[in-house]
Formats: sequence, structure tokens, C-alpha cells
Amino acid sequence: MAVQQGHAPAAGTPTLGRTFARLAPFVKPILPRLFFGFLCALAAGIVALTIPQVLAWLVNNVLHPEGKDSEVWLAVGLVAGLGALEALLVFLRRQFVITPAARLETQMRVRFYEHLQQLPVAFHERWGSGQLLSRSMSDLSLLRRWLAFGALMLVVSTVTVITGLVLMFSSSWVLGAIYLAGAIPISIKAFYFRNTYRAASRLSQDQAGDLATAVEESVHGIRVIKAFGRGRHMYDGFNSRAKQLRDTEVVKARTLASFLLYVVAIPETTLGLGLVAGLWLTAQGELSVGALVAYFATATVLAGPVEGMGMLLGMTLTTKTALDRHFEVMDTPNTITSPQDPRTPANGRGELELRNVHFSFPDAAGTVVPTLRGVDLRVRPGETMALVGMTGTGKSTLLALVPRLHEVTAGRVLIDGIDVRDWDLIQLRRAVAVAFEDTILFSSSIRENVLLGAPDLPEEQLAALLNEAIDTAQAGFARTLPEGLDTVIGEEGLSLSGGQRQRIALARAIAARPRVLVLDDPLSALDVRTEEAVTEKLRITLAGTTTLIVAHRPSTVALADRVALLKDGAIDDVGTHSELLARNEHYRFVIASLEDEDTNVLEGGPRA
Ligand SMILES: Nc1ncnc2c1ncn2[C@@H]1O[C@H](COP(=O)(O)OP(=O)(O)OP(=O)(O)O)[C@@H](O)[C@H]1O
Repeated sequence: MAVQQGHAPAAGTPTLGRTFARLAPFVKPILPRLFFGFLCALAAGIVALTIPQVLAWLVNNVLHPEGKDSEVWLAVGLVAGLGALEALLVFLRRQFVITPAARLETQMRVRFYEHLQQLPVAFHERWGSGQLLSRSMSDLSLLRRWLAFGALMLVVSTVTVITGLVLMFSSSWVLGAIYLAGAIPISIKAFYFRNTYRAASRLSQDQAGDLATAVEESVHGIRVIKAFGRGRHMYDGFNSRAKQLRDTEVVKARTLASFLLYVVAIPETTLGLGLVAGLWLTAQGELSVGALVAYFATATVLAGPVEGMGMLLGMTLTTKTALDRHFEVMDTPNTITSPQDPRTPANGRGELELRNVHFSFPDAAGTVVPTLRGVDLRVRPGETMALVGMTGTGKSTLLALVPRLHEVTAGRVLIDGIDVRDWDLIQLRRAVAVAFEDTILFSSSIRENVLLGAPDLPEEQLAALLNEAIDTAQAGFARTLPEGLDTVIGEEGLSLSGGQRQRIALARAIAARPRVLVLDDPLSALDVRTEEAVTEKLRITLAGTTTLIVAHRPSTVALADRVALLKDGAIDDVGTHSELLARNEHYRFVIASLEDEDTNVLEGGPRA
């Protein structure tokens, strides 16, 4: 199965404008504050540009023999006052933009998380977790920083440079033209820079995502890595990926540095040319000394915004890439949704029926034989049916179709006579509880884990439900933990043994009080005696609950009311364990292989 590594699609990358236009609905509510922030930033830029004009006035009118002392102090006071005003405006700019930008980031992050929750299992099987992690965290942080600073300063810097040029032209068109001429090579360089930097930026963000996936996988699989002594191998793999990211970052930094070289060197060169021309013009009497001073002071003020524009362009391109990555996930349609007019039977008894069900995994569609090819099965209300078949025949896949974790390719799955696609999705998943073989628990208390899917009930009833579920699943060990059922279990429950985790997960499925219970070999890590105790208790507690259980042990199979045999993507036979033993050769073969497996486990041998 190919896991999405998240690299840029070769074609169809949206333009800069189109990408940022998609921010409009999010930016709209905070537009007034952004606008005031922009005004403050602009005013700060203009105030900075006013200081050279005060200097020009000082040189032309005050610094000569008839100049008055009071006017010198006035000029000094003006420069100091303008400096203080600029600082105040910069402070106000930050106040206006920081909070709304952080709010926008949170809003987009929460929507992203909500969308991830809704996307089907098939999507999550394709995408690396690190890619999703980096898209929800670092990409959106980039956006906040750009919005609070980059976007504003890019506009302000542009306006400041244009205003500075107008001031230069107004004192001398020759000097203005010399300074402006520097913009031509910078623009040409910027054109090439944009393409190179955008590609490098996309690559580095995708590689960072892949690296996050590698960290996540290594942490998740640390026991396997240690047990197989593969630490060095994993380290080497990680090291080489980290180096790839480093190389991309170096390319990115070099590209930006070479662009900045132009952005810094060209205005400095034009300033040198301006000096020669300005001195000549002053000597000719065509330019006042004050105007010349003002020209150089303006050029000095402009040096910051001009250089800043290079950096800000880089920041804008990185943010564009981050947004593209964000919207790639947000644009992935959720293919498993509630219907417009859902139908939910009020008091169904939990009858489960599969009619001519076909299923292919989306990745494998059209290339390999469909996993399920015409499954017909009816599980009576309150019945416990075991699903048996050779490994890889599609038992887990069949189970996943009941709560619509996957969608049938053809055919129908019905609960109480209604197609699961016609159920309200939330109602359906309340009606069907699931426990898997590889248990997923959350890093919260045992109580919260068990009551995850429980119905809304008063506190005392919830407590009773919790105790009943714990007892049925033979998970009483949880009460002996340091803080009993309030003990917080480590990340993914890794502080518990495999069997303990399975029993907590089973208790969770029981506490959901479902109509249909779907169990994917949830007792595989238990010893046969505990498994028997669990199954016996389950029969009593869930007497009226329809149960479909994938069984890998003859003991589980024997406890079921009936058994369905899955073979070649379809149900080969249904009957009691003894009926099938008597009449179905393939069933005898499957049971014999399960017995072999069990013996191997009991004798400490390998388990397939
Ligand atoms: N996400 C996926 N994408 C493509 N193929 C898949 C995916 N998941 C499972 N398969 C394939 O579908 C087939 C059925 O898998 P499934 O897990 O349902 O079998 P199973 O009968 O439950 O096996 P086991 O008894 O070993 O648990 C297998 O051939 C498997 O390789």
C-alpha cells in the first residue's frame, strides 16, 4: 500500500493569487483589525521618511550663519518626536494584528482537525501521519507569522519604497531615475527567484513532513526496533532523510541569499552613482545641499524596506506552499457522509444482513481481484456469529463495512432492514460498536477510554455501565492500578500489556451498548481460560446484542451460535460449528490450521 509522501503534484499547482484568494473567508472577519494594523505600519513608514525632510530643512534653513538656535532645537525636537511616534505606531501595529492572526490560525487548525476526523479510513491509510501533523502545525504557524508580519510589511514596504521614489523624483528627477534604474535587474532576478524558491520551499516542507512521519513511526514501533536490534538501520534511514532535508534547506537559503545579494548590492551601487551625480548637480547649482542630504537620508531609510522586500517575498512563497499543502487535505472530499434524509429505525433488534456485497480497496480497484465478491450473510437479532476463513480472505474488511469505515463497492449492508448508507452516520456508529485486534487506546484515564462511546446517561448509570463493562471484559485488573479506573494510561495505552489493552478495548465496545457488536479477533492476546471467561460473560451481558466476531481460535468458534465460512471473497457455508465440521471440508481444513496455530502459541512457537 502506497503511503502518501506529500510531494508537490507535477501539474495543477495554483497561482499565488488563487492560493491567497482562498484565505478571503477567513480573513474577512478580521479585516478591520488588519486594516488598522496596516494603517499603523504605513504611518510608521511615512514617519520614517519624514525624518530626512526635517534634515533637509535643517541643512537649508537653520545651519547657516543667520540660522536661529531655537530652530535647531525645534528640528531636534521634531526628529526625536517623529522617532517616538514611529515606535508607538510599530507597537500599535503589533497590537492590532497579533490576536486576529492567532485566532485565524486556531480556526483553520480546528477545521483541519475536524476534516481529518471526517475523512474516511482509506484516506488515513494513504497519508503519512507526519504529513498531516506538519500540515496542521507548522504550515499554519507559517501562515500566522506571514499574516501578522509578512503580508503587512510587504505592502507597507512597497508603499514606502514608492513614496521614497516620489520624494527623490520631486527633489531631482536625475537622482530619482538613477535609483529607479536599479529596480530593473532586481525585478528580473525576482522573476527567476520566485520559481526556484517556490519549488525548494515545497520540497523542504514535504520532506519535513516525511521526517515527522519517520519520527512518529520509530516512536510508535520502538519495541519492534529494539527487539530486532534495528536501531542502527532506522538511524541510518532517518539520518539520510534528515540530510536530504538539510540539503533542500541549504538550496533554499542559497537561493534567497543570492537574491538578497542583488537586493542589497544594486541599491548600494545606484547610491554611489547618485553620489557622483548629486555632487555634480550641487556644484552646478541645480540641487541644494539640503536636497542632496535628503536624497541620501531617504535612500538610507529605503535600504531597510528594499532588503526586507526580498525576505518578505521568500516568506510569502513559503506561506503559499504551506497553504497549498493545507488545502490539498481540505479539498479531499469526504466520501462517507450522512445522507440528506437519514432513516434510523427507532427500536430495531439489531438484525444484520449483507446482500451481494462486493468490495475493492480504492488503491487496488481494477488492478487486483476484489477482496469481497458477492457476500450474502444474515445474522439474526441477538445471535453471535463467528466469521472464519483463511488469513487474508477479507474478514476484517467485511467487518469494516458494517459501521461504514469502508464503503461497499456494490451490494448492500443492512441493519434492521435499512441500508447503512441510509442511516445517519453518527447514529449508525452508536448502533455498531467495534473492537479490533490491534487495540488503540488514548492517553487518558481507563474510565474515559471505556466510556468513549457510551450513551449519554446520568452519572450513576454511567458508573454502573462502566463496572459492568469492566467485569464482562475481565478487565478487573484496572481497579488494582495505582489510581484505579482513574489511572491515566500512557500514550496509546503502551503502559499496559497486550492482553490488558485488548480487554479495555473490549470493555469500551461493551459500554457503548450497541445493537450490533463487531469484534475483530479482540481476544487474541488472552489465554484460552480468560478468553472463555470473557466469552461466557459476554453472552450474559450482551444477550440481546447481535455479535459478529472474527475468530482465530477454535475455542471462540465453538462458543458462537453459528459460524460463517469466508472463502474466495464470498460466504461458502453457514451453520453451527458441528454442522460445518460434519459437512464442509474447507471448514475442517481452516479449523485444523487454527488449531495448529493455537498449539504453536501454547507451545511458544510462532503464530502466523
Ligand atoms: N488498505 C488496504 N489497501 C489495499 N489492500 C488491503 C488493505 N487492507 C487489506 N488489504 C488486502 O485485503 C485482503 C483482505 O485483508 P483482511 O485484513 O480483510 O483479511 P483477513 O481475512 O482479516 O486476514 P487475517 O485473518 O490475516 O486478519 C488482503 O489481501 C489484504 O492484503
